[in-house]
Amino acid sequence: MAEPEIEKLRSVDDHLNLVLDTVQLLAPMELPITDVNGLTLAADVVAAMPLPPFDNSSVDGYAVRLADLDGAGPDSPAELRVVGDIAAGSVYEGILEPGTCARIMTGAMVPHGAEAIVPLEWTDGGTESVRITRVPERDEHIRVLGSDVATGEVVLKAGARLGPRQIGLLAAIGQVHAPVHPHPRVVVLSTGSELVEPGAPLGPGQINDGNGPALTAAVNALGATGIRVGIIGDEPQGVLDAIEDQLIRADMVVTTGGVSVGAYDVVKEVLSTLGTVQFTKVAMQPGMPQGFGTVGEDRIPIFTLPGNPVSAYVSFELYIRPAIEKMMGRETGPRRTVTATCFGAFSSPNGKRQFARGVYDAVGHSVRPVGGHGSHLVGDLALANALIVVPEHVTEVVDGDDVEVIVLDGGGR
Ligand SMILES: Nc1nc2c(c(=O)[nH]1)N[C@H]1C(S)=C(S)[C@@H](COP(=O)(O)OP(=O)(O)OC[C@H]3O[C@@H](n4cnc5c(N)ncnc54)[C@H](O)[C@@H]3O)O[C@H]1N2
Ligand code: MOO
Repeated sequence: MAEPEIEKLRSVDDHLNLVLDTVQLLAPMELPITDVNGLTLAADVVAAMPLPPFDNSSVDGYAVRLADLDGAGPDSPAELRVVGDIAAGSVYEGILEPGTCARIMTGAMVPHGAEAIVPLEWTDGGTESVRITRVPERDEHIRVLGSDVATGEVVLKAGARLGPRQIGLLAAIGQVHAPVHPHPRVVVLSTGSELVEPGAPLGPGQINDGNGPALTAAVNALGATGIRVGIIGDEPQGVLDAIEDQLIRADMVVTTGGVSVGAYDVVKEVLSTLGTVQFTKVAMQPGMPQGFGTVGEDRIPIFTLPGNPVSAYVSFELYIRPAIEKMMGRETGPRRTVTATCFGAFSSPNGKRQFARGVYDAVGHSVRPVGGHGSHLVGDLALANALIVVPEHVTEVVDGDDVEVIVLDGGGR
């Protein structure tokens, strides 16, 4: 008997390429530095002031002139008159005269005439006069003006990812705003008349909307802004209106459900009329039915994901995550994998790339499959921390095989 013909499906790589060719880097804007965590800098930042902004002490001690300490040592301390007390934030007026010193605190401005700071530990701690038993080098314990950052220096380059350390630097140089590619606003809509808001009573045949909360969390975990609109039914005009209403505030729209071949697959029906959204079968499992294109005058990218929760989540990791990374100006591309030894056996469909759920052990470089193939298995999905990638031509994974694994949750892109 002849082999059944395998339906021609779009490859995972071709689908990702289409997505990445379509989505665009978001236009730069100036945002307050309190709102730029995780964002990408859109232009070089030049320091408008030096750091440190003035010579200051790195220790609690005494500001001294070196000539006064000639020959000082443990058995022959130098004795100096203490003429001032300089706290951080205060200034010593005048010049330090020969034979005198000033008590100085960490971060306080070094007085004119001082050439080094003697740490408290090298002295008897005197307040009227002080005995010093060790001589510092010139400039020792002085943090010199501009020695960290010079005025006019490029301190952060366009393309840098802003995190706590970079935001601290921006604040230190007095920058209130930063030019960044902003957070993509990703609107998440769940279609299906069987869906109920979690917590509300379930009628016969109804289920809780799991996809909306899951995908919104996935968007937020990337540093973009997830906007969960909630459940929209199965009525074509209602679905169309809901999508159009959201375009004003969306940089991307994500829907789940209604894209296979059923009589109520409304997303497919509605968006087919708008023209630019293609509905395809991608050679992957789960996540075969995929819709992608743009909607509205601003050509907002839209992903119409399959309703099955595992399919929707895996689709997010494979396509939406790289798309959001591109919009944010981050490095992007296919998900990276690591090689691991698979403890467990399972089958895989011929001609489709399978993304089996697994528990990855980074120390042992191994992975254990969890759950079965079913795209509804959210209990097992929640236990997983990795996707085991089984190539299209492989139909069996046997115990001890080396497999490629996408590490989820902070495993990098
Ligand atoms: N005759 C065929 N039937 C199906 C095919 C096919 O090729 N021929 N493909 C199957 C595959 S694969 C998938 S994946 C699903 C995709 O279906 P839809 O995207 O049309 O999604 P729905 O039918 O609306 O729902 C599927 C499934 O998921 C549940 N669901 C939907 N939304 C949610 C949500 N927000 N939270 C939790 N669960 C949700 C829904 O109740 C269904 O059980 O089609 C197969 N069928
Ligand atoms: O391709 Mo579907 O996403 O397996 O359930």
